[in-house]
Amino acid sequence: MTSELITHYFPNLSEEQKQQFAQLEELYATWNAQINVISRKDIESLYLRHILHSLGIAKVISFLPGEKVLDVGTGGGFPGVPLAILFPETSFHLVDSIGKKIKVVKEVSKAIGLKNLEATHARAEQIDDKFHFVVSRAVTQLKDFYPWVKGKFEKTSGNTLPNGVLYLKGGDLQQEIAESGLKDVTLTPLSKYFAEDFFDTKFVLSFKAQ
Ligand SMILES: C[S@@+](CC[C@H](N)C(=O)[O-])C[C@H]1O[C@@H](n2cnc3c(N)ncnc32)[C@H](O)[C@@H]1O
Repeated sequence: MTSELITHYFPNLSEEQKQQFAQLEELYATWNAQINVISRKDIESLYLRHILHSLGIAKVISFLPGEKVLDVGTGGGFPGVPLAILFPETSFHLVDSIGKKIKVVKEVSKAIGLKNLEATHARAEQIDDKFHFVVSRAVTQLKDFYPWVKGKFEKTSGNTLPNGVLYLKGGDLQQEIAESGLKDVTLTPLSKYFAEDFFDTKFVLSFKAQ
């Protein structure tokens, strides 16, 4: 699977964005050989299981120029790196509690010339800044996750969606949502946007800051 998969589902990419996506294959292969940020099995399906999957969030929301987005527990840069390529006028702050993963994110970001991405080795709870949106994939249960970011939202945004969280999440979501006590959580199936039943984690879970 190549970066043409991304162009297929996002046909309006600029030449620069196409180049940036195309560069990721070699960059991740090289870095992953030194610092394991993606499982060996998954690196072969980087464009499908990591990049396209991350961009599922972009089917639910279009981030606006000037908006600030926090990616909590980004690991090797997912969903933050693909989203930063897709929305070059939006600022992305990627955090992870494991320093070597952030090193890979910084190197990949530098190599493809991303100007709108900052990566920090920290626990999400330690980040002292405000954001319009929080994104994440596969980090922890909602009831534990939301308290980390609850106090980090800007009050206003011009976006059609209210400020809040967009989380690529698997597991028993109904039970997890009930246990979290969060209100008005929307589950958007990725199969609505991507023809095949591609992913293990099949939903974007979204809710406004509360
Ligand atoms: C399963 S990995 C997912 C990585 C990435 N989001 C992805 O989908 O490929 C979970 C990541 O969350 C990070 N993490 C866990 N708790 C965290 C916290 N409180 N703050 C920042 N990162 C955290 C871990 O270090 C790990 O890299």
